Amino acid sequence: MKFPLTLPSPAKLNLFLHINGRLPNGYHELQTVFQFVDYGDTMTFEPRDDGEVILITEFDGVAHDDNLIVRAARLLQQHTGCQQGIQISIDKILPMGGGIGGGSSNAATVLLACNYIWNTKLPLEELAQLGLQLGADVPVFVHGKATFAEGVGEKFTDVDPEQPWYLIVYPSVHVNTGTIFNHPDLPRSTAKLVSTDIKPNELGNDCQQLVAKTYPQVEKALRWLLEYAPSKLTGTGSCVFAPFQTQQQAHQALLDLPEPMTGFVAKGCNTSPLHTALQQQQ
Ligand SMILES: C[C@@](CO)(OP(=O)(O)O)[C@H](O)COP(=O)(O)OP(=O)(O)OC[C@H]1O[C@@H](n2ccc(N)nc2=O)[C@H](O)[C@@H]1O
Ligand SMILES: Nc1ncnc2c1ncn2[C@@H]1O[C@H](COP(=O)(O)OP(=O)(O)O)[C@@H](O)[C@H]1O
Repeated sequence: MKFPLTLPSPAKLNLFLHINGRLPNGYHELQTVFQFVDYGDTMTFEPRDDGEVILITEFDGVAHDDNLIVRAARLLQQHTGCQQGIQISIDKILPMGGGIGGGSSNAATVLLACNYIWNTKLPLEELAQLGLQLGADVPVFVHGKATFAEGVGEKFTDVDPEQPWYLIVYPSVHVNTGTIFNHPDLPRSTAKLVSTDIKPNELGNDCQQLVAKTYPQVEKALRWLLEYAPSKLTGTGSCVFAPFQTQQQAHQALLDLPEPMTGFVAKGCNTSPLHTALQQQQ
């Protein structure tokens, strides 16, 4: 093994998102298709002999010990009794609170990287189960395959949707997932799909209307993107995305993007770039 080990921490999209009900613990039952994109943060890892978990990169507004990166490494240490430590740095390019799962992806990259470096040998399913303690989206990033997810997002049936080029727009506003899920106006009773043989393009995001109403910046981004291609909110937002036939068409639209919105072009991937990179290591 060569150090530092560098691995990607990709973003995800929810190609559609239905809310089917609310559980007694307040969490929501969802149906969604997750797909990865070939764009995200880059993380580097070096083992430490002293058992310490150290994140060198500073985050605005997230204390070191609260960072999902640090929490994920400590959780794996506790779960396995591993005495080794890790030093981590990150080139953070994914916007926080954008519905593209940056924090959850970082946590999953840490779980897989540390499991490999420390040789703790937990199977993916056990790592995914462990990751659920950190956030509802962590298991899908550990799982690493495009999937139809149910429950609170942890029951998976893998699917193979088209892998187009996307333009993903960040409306420069942070949406708090909890605020949207606790809002009285959120629709919560979409009928459950009984088959996974679906066309995600034809299905919507149940959070979209409420998020667009609550955050005018999101509404503006959706209106702008709709001029180019069918557009949708991912997760609880704030990012919106649209598929394009070619990379060039997506780039062309990005050139017209009005400030303060920012955006990026990325390709849909049915295998996470993290898993592809780890396979090349092993
Ligand atoms: C709905 C999704 C779809 O991808 O939205 P995004 O966060 O990606 O936008 C996710 O599953 C979100 O996952 P994640 O962002 O990890 O959420 P968590 O930290 O676990 O939960 C934040 C809060 O959202 C609410 N929550 C979350 C997930 C869920 N299935 N039902 C909920 O009601 C709860 O109030 C919870 O306290
Ligand atoms: N490593 C991390 N990267 C991003 N956010 C983090 C991280 N650790 C903790 N957080 C917290 O998690 C929140 C949600 O982040 P993120 O996963 O990027 O958004 P979303 O779930 O909307 O895609 C952030 O606002 C931040 O407070």
